[in-house]
Amino acid sequence: MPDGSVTISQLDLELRRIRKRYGSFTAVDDVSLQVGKGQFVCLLGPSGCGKTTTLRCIAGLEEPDDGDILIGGKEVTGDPPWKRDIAMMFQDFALFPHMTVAKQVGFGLEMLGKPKAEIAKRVAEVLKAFEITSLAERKPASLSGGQKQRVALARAMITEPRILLLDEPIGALDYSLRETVMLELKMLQQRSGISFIWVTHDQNEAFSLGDLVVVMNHAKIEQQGTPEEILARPRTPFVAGFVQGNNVFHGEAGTAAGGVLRVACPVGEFLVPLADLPAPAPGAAVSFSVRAERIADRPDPTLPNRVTARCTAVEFFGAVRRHILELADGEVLKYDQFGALAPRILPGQTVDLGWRAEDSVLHDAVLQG
Ligand SMILES: Nc1ncnc2c1ncn2[C@@H]1O[C@H](COP(=O)(O)OP(=O)(O)OP(=O)(O)O)[C@@H](O)[C@H]1O
Repeated sequence: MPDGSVTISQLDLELRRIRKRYGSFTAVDDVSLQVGKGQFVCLLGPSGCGKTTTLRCIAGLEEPDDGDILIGGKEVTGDPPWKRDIAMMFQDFALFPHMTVAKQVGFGLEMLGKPKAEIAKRVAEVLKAFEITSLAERKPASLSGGQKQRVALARAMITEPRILLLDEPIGALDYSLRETVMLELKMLQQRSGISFIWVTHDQNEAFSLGDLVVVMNHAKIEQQGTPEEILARPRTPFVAGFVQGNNVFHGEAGTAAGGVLRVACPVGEFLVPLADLPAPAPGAAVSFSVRAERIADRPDPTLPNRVTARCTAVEFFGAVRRHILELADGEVLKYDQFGALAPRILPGQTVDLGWRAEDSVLHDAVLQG
């Protein structure tokens, strides 16, 4: 499109106001999502927030009570899984125990009724592409976790679906393997042009892999955006609190002037830019966040946002020293210090900290319902 807008036919997936109930319990509530061609989408959120149920609705393993699902612009809401242009990969890989690797990988093509010779040719190609040719005659019980993962992926991708649905696909792998596997999967996804919808509760996975990250909580989407958008501008206190490294402050809106709001909190008054949000009514409950690395110790006297806090612990993350501090109202504040030469702050010490107005991010009061 010349103006850069996206038409429905350019979308691999569209969810329109999906709702799924189990009895009186709502597992997925009013979820809408648009996935462009070949996008890598991560559904991120705590356990029980509805990620897997959303994925199962897309797969056709659950039927939503309300809403529509479109794949490649075609309505598929009532269709069974095999009529949707999708494949699925589960955390436990769900390999067939008695089938050889070659047989498993060819299974999807067999189900589609493809001729034997064509299946054999494609299986050989895919085994080679996934570097598992030497495993062709082995059965799952004799494979390592990483090998099973490759087999499951090869089996899912051989039919070249429009969308691959992955439920915690690297959750069962050793921690040491995950980074390499993530990189491989990302490259594979980019080469294949297949959209990936990847469910995870691990924000490192979501932020390093996703073109689009969808943060869910209590059956709803709290925020969706690029990793950069979600890191830089969390829209709700939940998203800010869920993403590592944010400090969340709750307070009362004061006056707004020049696009900056005064917020009165138990530990002081702070200046917070309104950015694209309307000014809340004076006295309204509001919240904002500031990232741990945006805070400075021994702050310049001109910094408008200042607190005094007592250090309770120091953690080391490579080049970063994370300080856990206690504010006067008992709330926790995280402050990250970079560089080996920075003056040390020790547990028990009381320090002055501060940050610029523009490093505070106001949350959207409308979304806090
Ligand atoms: N078949 C079912 N019957 C009743 N409740 C269900 C059913 N399937 C899911 N739920 C409930 O729906 C909610 C959402 O479950 P879902 O599996 O989608 O969460 P999730 O975000 O994927 O969690 P996890 O990360 O733990 O897998 C949970 O409270 C779950 O107990």
